[in-house]
Amino acid sequence: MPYHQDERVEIPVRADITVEPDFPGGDAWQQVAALCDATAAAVAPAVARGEVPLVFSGDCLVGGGVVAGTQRAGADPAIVWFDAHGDVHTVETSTSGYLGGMSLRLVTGAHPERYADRFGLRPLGPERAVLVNARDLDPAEAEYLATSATGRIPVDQVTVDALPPGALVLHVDVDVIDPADLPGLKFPVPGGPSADEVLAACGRVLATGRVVAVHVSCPWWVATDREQDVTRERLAAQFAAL
Ligand SMILES: NC(=[NH2+])NCCC[C@H](N)C(=O)O
Repeated sequence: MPYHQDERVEIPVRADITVEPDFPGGDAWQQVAALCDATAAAVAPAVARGEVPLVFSGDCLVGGGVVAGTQRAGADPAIVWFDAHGDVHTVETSTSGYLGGMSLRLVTGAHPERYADRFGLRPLGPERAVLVNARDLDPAEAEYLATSATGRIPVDQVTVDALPPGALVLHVDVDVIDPADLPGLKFPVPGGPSADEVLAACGRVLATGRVVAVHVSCPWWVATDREQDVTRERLAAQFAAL
């Protein structure tokens, strides 16, 4: 899913399936819905076969498409959301207008007419989402999370007891990783865990045996040197090897 919304992003993986939807035109929400619908269509058959698809994309908004795909295959997952950001804005609270900053909130039911309803996502209750290592919250996000049922934990507290029961979708925005370990991110936030710490925590989520799909969102700029490409290739391979 080599897209940051409708903009192409290079992700150095050899994919079994590359989702290349025809973008319908219209506003950004319509492009996102087309991308999510195509994602769900690619994910559902794999989940139905009992596989655990690993989806790479350029944007967190694809997360809802991955969840919808597992639902189309009969799963009823909760979501574990690794991200340096909260992604819990609404259209009303976003100060940037960046739709990706609303991704998790959309998965838990915000603006269904713009997002979930358009590709058949059944939104999750906010208590079915856990946010891991979100450390750059805008004021409205902090306010929402203070009273929301969505949980928040640091990477080192990702243990089976901290996770929701039942099936899980594992969502990782790679910007949860400290930018020193992953240069070239669109929204870098210092003070994060190392790539190894994030991979280890993801390993613990997968070790529950309850993960039905994995989404790795890669909102990064075009690599500016060979070293960045190598770092990205290695990270993608490490996710594939989990
Ligand atoms: N998943 C991300 N990269 N999110 C970045 C969000 C940045 C900021 N909170 C915003 O809404 O504009």
